[in-house]
Amino acid sequence: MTKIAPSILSADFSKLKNEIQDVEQGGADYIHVDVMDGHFVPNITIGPLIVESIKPYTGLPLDVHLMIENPDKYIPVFAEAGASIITVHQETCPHLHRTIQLIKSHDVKTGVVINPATPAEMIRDILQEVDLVLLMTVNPGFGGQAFIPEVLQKVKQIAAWRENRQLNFEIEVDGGINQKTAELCAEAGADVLVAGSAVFKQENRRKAIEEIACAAGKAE
Ligand SMILES: O=C(CO)[C@@H](O)[C@H](O)COP(=O)(O)O
Repeated sequence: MTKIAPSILSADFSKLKNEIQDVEQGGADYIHVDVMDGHFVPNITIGPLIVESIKPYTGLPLDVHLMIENPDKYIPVFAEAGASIITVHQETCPHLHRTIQLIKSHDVKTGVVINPATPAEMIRDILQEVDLVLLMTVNPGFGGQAFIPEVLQKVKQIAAWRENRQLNFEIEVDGGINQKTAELCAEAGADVLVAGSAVFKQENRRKAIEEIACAAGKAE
């Protein structure tokens, strides 16, 4: 069953607690938290204080995506704040293996992510160490962008490596996910779909989540 991870970047921040509880009751599997620093990506968003303040109000795993330079410096505070999964960009980690070990040392699940233009080969040799591989289907920085279909080939490639090497990380995709692209991603091998606008910009979040999950289910 494909999991749905609503991205709170598209939520109404003036009532974030209610927004999170709404998607939890609507059937979400993870709460996706986009952390941006204004350097690695051209936007500034959420810090550990927000993670800490939402943690008591949801039973769902907090899936924290660090779009920041020098992630090693901030992994301990995000772990302490309540992150369940911490995902770092290969592009920001010159010593990726060491960074993944740092996340593990905080008893948090580990994720690695690549941008649309980064080849899958860049993370091939770290796959045995991670719980989640995130493939960006837009250039990170903003919600509401158009899906980049060329990434589907990478989803297939990573899924094939996972099968050949008998690994069991989850494959997550993020950016421009809607009913149409959800089906394509699930077909290619994605297990977790991050959706911002397609969930939070809809009045009925349960219906939005069900429709995306149902579209993905057609491919299963
Ligand atoms: O990380 C990001 C953007 O950098 C995403 O998580 C977006 O928040 C997804 O938004 P939609 O494309 O689904 O509106």
